[in-house]
Amino acid sequence: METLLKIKNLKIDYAVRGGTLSAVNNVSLDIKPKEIFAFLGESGCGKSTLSLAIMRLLMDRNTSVSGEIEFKGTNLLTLSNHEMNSVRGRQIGMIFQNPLDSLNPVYRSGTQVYEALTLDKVTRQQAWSKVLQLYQDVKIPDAERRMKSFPNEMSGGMRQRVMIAMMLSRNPELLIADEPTTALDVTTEAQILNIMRSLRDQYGTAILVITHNLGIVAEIADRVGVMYAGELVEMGDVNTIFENPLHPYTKALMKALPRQSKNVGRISTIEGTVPRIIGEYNGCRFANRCPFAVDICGSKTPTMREITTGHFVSCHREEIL
Ligand SMILES: Nc1ncnc2c1ncn2[C@@H]1O[C@H](COP(=O)(O)OP(=O)(O)OP(=O)(O)O)[C@@H](O)[C@H]1O
Ligand code: NI
Repeated sequence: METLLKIKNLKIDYAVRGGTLSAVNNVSLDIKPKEIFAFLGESGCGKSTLSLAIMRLLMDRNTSVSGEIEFKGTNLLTLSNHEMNSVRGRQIGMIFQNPLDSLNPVYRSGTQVYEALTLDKVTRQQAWSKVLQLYQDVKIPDAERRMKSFPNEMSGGMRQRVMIAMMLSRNPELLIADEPTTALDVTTEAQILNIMRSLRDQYGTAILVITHNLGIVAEIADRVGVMYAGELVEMGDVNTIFENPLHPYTKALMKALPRQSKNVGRISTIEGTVPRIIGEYNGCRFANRCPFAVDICGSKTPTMREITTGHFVSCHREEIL
């Protein structure tokens, strides 16, 4: 199958006091049309940096980005701001953790979706009936009345549905969802994940979901990339990763298997924290937390290897054995 998004050797550094912080390093991956791909990782491992880079929403001032982010064959990093504006929203949509940040409190929710729709050439009537259709597609009960509600009259889950409807109104081929359910309770979270999956089936939208929650990955993803300290350490089909994790970090994550509760399945079982890598670094970034670390792990950066078809891992043990 063709590739929708192809990331090649992506490297993102932030200028910080004391040097450059390596937030994303040497990340390569492909996302196919209609696929749901999950980035999994602890806080600070570079998930949001990666998604903002795809949308070209990082501040230029203190950020350096190298590598390629190809969307349907075009390197987004080389587009002018004007060209990028037409990709944003129309071809790649994004929803965030807190929909209140993106919704305007002074306009009725339906009006905001309507406004997004009328960016294209449609009549008023077509646009309003499409708003209604979208509200129904994202399963907002009593849609006609809800279109007239203001954002602060809606629950967090309803607001996230409005955001998803707004994104869908532009009919993007890729939806990036950065921690879309973190602010929601478990039941609402399950509903939103269900909606996202059925929208993929109905609209064919590929989804890149960013999460620190293993339960969400199990629930929604086709494939998963495990991030650690800015690097992809393992990638594969969701079943492969859950049944046969190879990287010691992924293995440690799996010890906190997803259950019903929102707190179980979070990454809390590994001692220590994700290191902030300042400047050049040779070695495995996980070495100081790894129970299997040997000498080479502290001095040589491991490379990604394909162990079985589609299952990639970056660990010296896989290179030695
Ligand atoms: N604008 C910035 N300037 C400097 N450092 C930054 C900036 N934004 C993020 N960072 C740092 O880059 C690293 C990656 O941050 P990022 O927000 O991408 O992680 P994340 O995986 O999304 O974390 P979280 O789960 O907390 O959202 C962190 O060490 C963070 O402190
Ligand atoms: Ni984040």
